[in-house]
Amino acid sequence: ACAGPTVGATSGDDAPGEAVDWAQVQPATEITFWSNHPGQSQEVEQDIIDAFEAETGIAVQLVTAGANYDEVAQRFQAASQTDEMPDAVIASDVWWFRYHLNDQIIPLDDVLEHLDAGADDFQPALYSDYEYDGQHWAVPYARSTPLFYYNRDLWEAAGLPDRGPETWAELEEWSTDLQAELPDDGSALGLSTGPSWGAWWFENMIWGHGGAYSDGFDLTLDTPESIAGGEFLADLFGDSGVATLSSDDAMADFSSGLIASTIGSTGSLTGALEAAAFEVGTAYLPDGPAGGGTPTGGTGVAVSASSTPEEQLAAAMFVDFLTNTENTSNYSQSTGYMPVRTSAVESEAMQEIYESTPQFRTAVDQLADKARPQDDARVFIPGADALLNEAIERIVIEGADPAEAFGSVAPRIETAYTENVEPYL
Ligand SMILES: O=P(O)(O)OC[C@H](O)CO
Repeated sequence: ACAGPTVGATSGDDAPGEAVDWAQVQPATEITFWSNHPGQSQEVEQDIIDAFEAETGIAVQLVTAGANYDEVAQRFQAASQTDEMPDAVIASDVWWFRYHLNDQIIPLDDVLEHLDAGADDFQPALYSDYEYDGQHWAVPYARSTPLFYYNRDLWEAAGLPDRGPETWAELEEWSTDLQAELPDDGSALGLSTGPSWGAWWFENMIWGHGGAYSDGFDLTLDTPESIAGGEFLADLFGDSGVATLSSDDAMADFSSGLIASTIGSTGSLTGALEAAAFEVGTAYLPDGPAGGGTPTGGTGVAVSASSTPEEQLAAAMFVDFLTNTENTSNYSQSTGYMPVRTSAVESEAMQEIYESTPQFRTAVDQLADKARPQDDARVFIPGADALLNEAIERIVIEGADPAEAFGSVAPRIETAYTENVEPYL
């Protein structure tokens, strides 16, 4: 979970939507939802939309607003001065708070209460991620933890136990046996980097060495523990020979058998199970010498502040429907993302899935056993995720010294905080 920042008393905003008496509002008959269809979910999103229209008579236009969270966010921000705004929009872990700072979204507590949406049934660790100033600014939708994916057939051929490594050191021990079973250009572990990605999985490694990106909003990239995390990363791709960087998509390299293991979103699970010609194993992320921890991630859905109250009410009805017990279960089964409601995790439908395909359960269990709130610097400082990824790529691709790589991005993250966050807290 990445619970909202705790500094500052109020945002100083009269957030749009707060004063609306929802009982006096009639929902609009047509709204727009901007999505990047996380986990290849366009079809299931459209199915849920069709069911919503059949039940309410409200038409939802599903717009592919980008190929990933960053593209949707850039389009949403660029559209703020136009009349092309959506009514409901994808709001990922590293973007929702910026939407709030920019007054682009409304708090949802009142309208969800008016709708009797049962917000207390959202998994608390997932719903609290969107809380700031005592209000929730999105509902959880396509929510994930990173998983350790491994090729069970290769594992067996290498004589390894059918489980993920408990520690990164154990994976290094296993890598020689794995390498013997792989193609010449293969590797025991393959990873991808990029915005909204590299700085997510690296949280596990920096935490595993006792470090962190930040303590609150104070950057801690220069502590010995954080630098040790960077040095572990450098060694993983360097002298240890364990890992290689996938040029495009590590999940594709995993499915093709080029790499024996990877870190992927649980939202990639259904795709991986369908694509692989081998048995796919899923496990918690390995621990480092100082322990472990997994970030949660993925996206929520927010309601646009620029929409009329009628459109906002219809959008809130839609996000309630999109994330109700039945639909979050359907969405989870179609993608691998976690059900966002406790009632869905406990439902007969999901329990049957967990019994027949236990890989679906790994992220839910990991959430309970190992989740840790994301570092504020990554999720609440605009642009910091991309800068942290830049440092990670310099270490992995250029072989840059970790202390130097972290030091090169830290001042820019501090400036982003001073200019774009601090004045609004
Ligand atoms: O790929 P997802 O949807 O699991 O999201 C991963 C990260 O949270 C994005 O910042």
